[in-house]
Amino acid sequence: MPNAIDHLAALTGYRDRDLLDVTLAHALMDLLQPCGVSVHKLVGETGQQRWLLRARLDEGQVTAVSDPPWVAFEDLPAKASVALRCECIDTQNIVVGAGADGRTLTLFPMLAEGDAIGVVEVDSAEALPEANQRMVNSILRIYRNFHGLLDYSERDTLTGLLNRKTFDEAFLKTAHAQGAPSGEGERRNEPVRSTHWLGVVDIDHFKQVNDRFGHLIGDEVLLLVARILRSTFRFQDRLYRFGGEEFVVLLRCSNEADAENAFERLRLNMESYGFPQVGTVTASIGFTEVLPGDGPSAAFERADQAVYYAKQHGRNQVCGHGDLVRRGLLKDSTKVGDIELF
Ligand SMILES: Nc1nc2c(ncn2[C@@H]2O[C@H](COP(=O)(O)OP(=O)(O)OP(=O)(O)O)[C@@H](O)[C@H]2O)c(=O)[nH]1
Repeated sequence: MPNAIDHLAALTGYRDRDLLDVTLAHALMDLLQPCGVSVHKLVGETGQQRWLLRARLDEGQVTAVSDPPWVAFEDLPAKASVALRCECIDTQNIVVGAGADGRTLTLFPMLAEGDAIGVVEVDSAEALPEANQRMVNSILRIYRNFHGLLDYSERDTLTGLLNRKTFDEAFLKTAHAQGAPSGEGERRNEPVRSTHWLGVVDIDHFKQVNDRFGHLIGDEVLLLVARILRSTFRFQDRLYRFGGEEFVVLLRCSNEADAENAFERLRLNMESYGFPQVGTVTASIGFTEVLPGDGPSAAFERADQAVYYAKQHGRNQVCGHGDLVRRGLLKDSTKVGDIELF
């Protein structure tokens, strides 16, 4: 069946997760010739999850549609509001239900390491024959294996956050997207220039944690900090562990005050968390705006200078590079167009 093999080759040919979901939708459209295929992923913390549309293709449509990267979390449908998807994901089984205009919806769970992370919905005039259901399940198994390989190469093994290797590419995509309308502007029909912000988060006196409590407890602190990062920021924000006790956040928000508030929220969440055995652990945070044409190393360097300033002035605080420059406390080292790598 060369057609299926071609699709599998296409599916495993990309390292970009967005393209992977779009390719999956195209493959199923071609192989099953249904009225439509859509790929939905669950986003958000357990208990508050919502559905994000990753790719939808309808009959005769060439380009897949998806929710935009800046969609507001609250605007997405809540998990429980889509009963068939909920049943599919909770039972981790194929679910067949009634679609629009007498058509049939067949839902397949997308699994990753034993968890259901999303649902593929096939909208067809007739019920899908069993052979086709088996074929979809086989393709989803390959998708899952490939996803696992991507995770293995792109994620930090201790915390599950993205690793440093993937940062440059994501950063350049982000800097390129500067100026796209933000979600808030879109809702009010008045585009607001969106900005991205890069924050460097460095745990304070982490060496003392290791020295006093041992490396295993040190590792547990790193894991819990990663969890606090995930619960503090939005699902679209990108979270990295750069190694050691240094974390990096790439977030999208409309102005400096909002970025500062987000990082301050992180600082407070850390300060108020009771780390088992260790007690209180704090972090020093530096952040900077991602400028159009910015390079990853230049932006990182600015945020790192702000962290250094925070460390030198008492730790457990958030410092913005722009603010420090305006107040004459740091020299303006803005280097637009720097494309050198770390
Ligand atoms: N447990 C654990 N420790 C790590 C890991 N990676 C780096 N470290 C430790 O992190 C510590 C970093 O120490 P320093 O760079 O001196 O920084 P610090 O003690 O946090 O001091 P300040 O940053 O100045 O507040 C070192 O003791 C490293 O051994 C890891 O994966 N697990």
